[in-house]
Amino acid sequence: MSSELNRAPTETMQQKAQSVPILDLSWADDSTKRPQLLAQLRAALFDVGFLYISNHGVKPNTVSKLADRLPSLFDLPVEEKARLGKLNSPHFLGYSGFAEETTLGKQDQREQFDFATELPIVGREPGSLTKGEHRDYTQLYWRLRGPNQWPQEHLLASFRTALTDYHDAVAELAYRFVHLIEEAFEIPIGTYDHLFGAKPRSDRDDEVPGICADDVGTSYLPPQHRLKLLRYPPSDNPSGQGVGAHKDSSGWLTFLYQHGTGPGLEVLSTTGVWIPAPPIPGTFVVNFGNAFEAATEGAVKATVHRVVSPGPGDDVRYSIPFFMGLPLIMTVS
Ligand SMILES: O=C(O)CCC(=O)C(=O)O
Ligand SMILES: [Fe+2]
Repeated sequence: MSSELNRAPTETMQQKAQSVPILDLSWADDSTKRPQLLAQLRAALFDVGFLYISNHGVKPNTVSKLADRLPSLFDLPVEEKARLGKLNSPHFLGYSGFAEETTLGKQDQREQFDFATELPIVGREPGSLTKGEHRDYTQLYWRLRGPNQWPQEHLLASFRTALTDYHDAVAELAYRFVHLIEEAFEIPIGTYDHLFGAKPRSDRDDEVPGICADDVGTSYLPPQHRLKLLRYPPSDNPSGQGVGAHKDSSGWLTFLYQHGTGPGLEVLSTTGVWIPAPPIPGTFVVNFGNAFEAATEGAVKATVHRVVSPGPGDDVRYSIPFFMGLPLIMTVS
């Protein structure tokens, strides 16, 4: 696959921002190509804020085992979907019905299941803090951590295994990709590891100034990554809002898998033009959340994007964004 979409050397910065580049991650393993990959990554980070990655190491079978189950997942009986309703979960995990969510005051024409890293509950009721405990687990945000609501195995065989394998494979890709970003930024590889459950930097010899451990001086809890499984049905309205223009607010980086061939995803360029980012087989789309923009002091933008609904007669669109989580107690400062 070509490393970048038609980029001639004479193009201006403005023209560059009109296309979403494709980066071939297998170049990371080739010492002659690695510098070029890092240069492409820097340009993608700073000029566009969106990119495709190919040869990313997630096995096609891991993706298809989950993606092929999406139609059956959304075809579960209404009673099962109601049982899995997000309102039943203090962790905001589970099913939300068609057009139950809004962006920019308009209904999003999509149906979704929210899943996350399977975790035990840590949140506590107010007033139940145990003496000597390091963290205040009565803070409301701790409620986000908890177990998923899984469809019953006899209604959707092997779904839990498929989702767990997909989660683990994309999480591993995400950690590798962050290392590549660190290299592109020319900061020590592993600078951000402590955010993802590795040893705090302050325990290491190669301490990086400005990066600290968490509030209690120990490592953060293992992260919670969140995934959405999305279904966008065809709409009679040619510019139907699948999901309205937004930046990804939760998470550090987003890895988006687009199933099928239909277009829909659009990215707002620096010049205010909507650029299509259609599915490309074998790729993920990568973009950056608000936290990443804050951490880079705005050098890397959390780029605005949206999904236009499929038109009448088009196929249903399915997609799976994976939002790489950050420690809940992290603050902008
Ligand atoms: O479905 C898509 O392709 C994108 C979804 C998205 O941007 C989101 O849920 O944040
Ligand atoms: Fe998004």
